[in-house]
Amino acid sequence: MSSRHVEVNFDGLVGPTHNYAGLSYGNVASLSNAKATSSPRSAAKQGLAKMKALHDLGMVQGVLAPQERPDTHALRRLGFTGNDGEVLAKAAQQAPEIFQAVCSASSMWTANAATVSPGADTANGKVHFTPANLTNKFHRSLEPQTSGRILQSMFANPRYFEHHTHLPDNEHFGDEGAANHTRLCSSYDKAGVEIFTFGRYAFDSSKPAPSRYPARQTYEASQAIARLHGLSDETTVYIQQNPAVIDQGVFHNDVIAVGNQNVLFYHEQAFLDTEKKLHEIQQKFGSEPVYFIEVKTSEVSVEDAVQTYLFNTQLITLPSGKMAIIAPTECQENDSVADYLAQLVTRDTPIQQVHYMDVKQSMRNGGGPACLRLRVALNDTELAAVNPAVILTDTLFNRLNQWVDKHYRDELAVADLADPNLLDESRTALDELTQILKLGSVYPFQL
Ligand SMILES: NCCC[C@H](NC(=O)CCC(=O)O)C(=O)O
Repeated sequence: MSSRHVEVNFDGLVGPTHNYAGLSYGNVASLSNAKATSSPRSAAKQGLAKMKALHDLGMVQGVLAPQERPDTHALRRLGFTGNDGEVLAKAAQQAPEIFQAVCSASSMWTANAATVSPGADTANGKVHFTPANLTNKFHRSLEPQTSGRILQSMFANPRYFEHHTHLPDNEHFGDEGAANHTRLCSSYDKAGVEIFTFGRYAFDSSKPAPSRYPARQTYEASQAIARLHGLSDETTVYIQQNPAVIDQGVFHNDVIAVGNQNVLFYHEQAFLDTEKKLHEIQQKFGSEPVYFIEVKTSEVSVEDAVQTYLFNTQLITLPSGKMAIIAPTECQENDSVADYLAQLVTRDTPIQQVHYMDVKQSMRNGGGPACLRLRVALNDTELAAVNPAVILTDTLFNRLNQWVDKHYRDELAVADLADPNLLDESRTALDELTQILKLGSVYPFQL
């Protein structure tokens, strides 16, 4: 019997403190929506609806739990004392920026949770996971330990899964996980080409780098991940992001390029040395041709790509073998992007369908459909070893919607973050969630 290989999307469940605090310099949406009122409940439901839509398309869909916020543990490390309520009140009053950062629900963007290399690519045949250290933004640098614990609880069997500690917490090894990592392969069971995209060289300031906005991922971090995962140089490619697009708001490569199997869909301005690098990808991919679908600036400007997240789409292979693009409704609302997608599916490429999803609550913080998911290619045996309680079914979908209705606020303004009840609400919700998803104790308040 031939075994089935699938790519599972593990979507981040939006946490109860989802808000717009304007924390991400270099991320245009985060800054332009700063201090707007959010809806944690609709954010979580939009996310769940996307998961359900992929499940209904016949995909295997997983759920990745959010993190404990506000992070009182981080505040204690920074010298705030007393009981939890006092710690929060003092921080909110004395250091509002730090306080807002420890309230962020940013773990919802699970493309930044980790880098994952499937067993077909690694030297020991195991699926490797390294949580991203996310050093460039304080609010995100609070995520890796808990991300690691949640991933270990979902992928627990050491026979199939290997977990690494996140890279040293330092800008030299700034690592943003799968958002800067693309895997191409002829089919999910075959060894693929792993493409690492980085923004700058940490140890060589003579190399190109953006001048306005930060480059979050370094070359040295990407190389460390490839070493940890036991990847071969023969099937690994490192590409530098074009610094000029980082300076226009492309803070992660998945804002300007997306790949799946034999397709790389990218903007003309995405990379440096594009021609040479595409040649290297094709050569390492092997004899079968890669579909390089390049979008010209004359078709879609970088500005429109950043506003609509045309490339932060999910490119998925349906059970039929055809590919579909899962795009945010912002793409539908922009004429040039909508026209582009309408004609793309009529062309002679594997991409045959577009599905639009409303993830506006996430988009307002700069997170599109692709930011919300972590991809893990698995064979049958590996999939059977995954904690089954995190795989979406109709029952789990309904259960999680009820859970959101019970615990989440409909509206949350930045000023509400200082409400002492929010911590209790959030912990009560997460405690129940760890039971629903059978995660065991993964949160600091449970340890
Ligand atoms: N891959 C998408 C990540 C989006 C994320 N936004 C944020 O953290 C915004 C949070 C805020 O501003 O409240 C980021 O920039 O890392």
